[in-house]
Amino acid sequence: MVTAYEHEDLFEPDHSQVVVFRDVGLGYEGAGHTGHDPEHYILKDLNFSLPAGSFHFLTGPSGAGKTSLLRLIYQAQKPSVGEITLFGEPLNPADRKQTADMRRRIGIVFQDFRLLEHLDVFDNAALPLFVRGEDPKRFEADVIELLTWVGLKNRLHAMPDLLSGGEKQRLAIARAVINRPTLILADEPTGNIDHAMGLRIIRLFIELNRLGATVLIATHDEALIRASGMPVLELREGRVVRRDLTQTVGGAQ
Ligand SMILES: Nc1ncnc2c1ncn2[C@@H]1O[C@H](COP(=O)(O)OP(=O)(O)OP(=O)(O)O)[C@@H](O)[C@H]1O
Repeated sequence: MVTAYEHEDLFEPDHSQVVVFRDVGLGYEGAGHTGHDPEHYILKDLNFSLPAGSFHFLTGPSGAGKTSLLRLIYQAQKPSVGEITLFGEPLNPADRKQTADMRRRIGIVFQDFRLLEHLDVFDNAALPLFVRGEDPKRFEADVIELLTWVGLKNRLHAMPDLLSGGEKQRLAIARAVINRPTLILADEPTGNIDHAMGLRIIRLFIELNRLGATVLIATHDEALIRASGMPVLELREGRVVRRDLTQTVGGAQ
């Protein structure tokens, strides 16, 4: 007999886990196959969770599936099999309102920054607030405070093509967090910048984590991971081979 207790998780959203993957697999079409054949999956048998307030580096060799895993979380991609739960709710790609609501709670720092070249630093950082229809007069102080925090106070009106790689990266972080997301995803945020600037950027993410955000950062940079001492979620050939425990507000999970 199945008791209510055994199936409690089917009915009660579990808010202690921000991301849960259950038996998730992902295949892409190509090279003579449809992508539906599990033999060609590039992500396989993914079963893991990210507790609220956790911090992980997503590591693994090139092609292991790091970017694809992030794309599943921010719903740029549907899993071929399995179930993903975000913020306690199973994802339903057919539910556009749910997708939009979930995306609003996620801040993403893309590998290629995705800054708008015709907008200056201030406007790039403020863009998510404009999109949400906020009154620019009310948020000006917040945007300046955030740009000061990432070290861009003196570049408020510079255009993106005049920024260094590290400055672009910090602007991309400011834009990703201006809406105070509960989950922050970053794809190689320290690619193409030197170690010292990389560490500075990782410290920004660690600070955001201390303020309560759940953070997942894809990176190849072993030196940065060692220097920061933060936990790792490691992929190899599409499978999770390691998921370190992480210290959260509620304790180690
Ligand atoms: N849109 C796509 N169509 C077909 N195959 C894809 C697509 N995107 C990624 N792949 C393949 O999926 C595999 C995993 O790619 P992914 O970019 O997720 O890995 P990664 O670990 O992020 O790699 P890297 O560290 O080099 O960025 C690779 O073999 C890649 O070629």
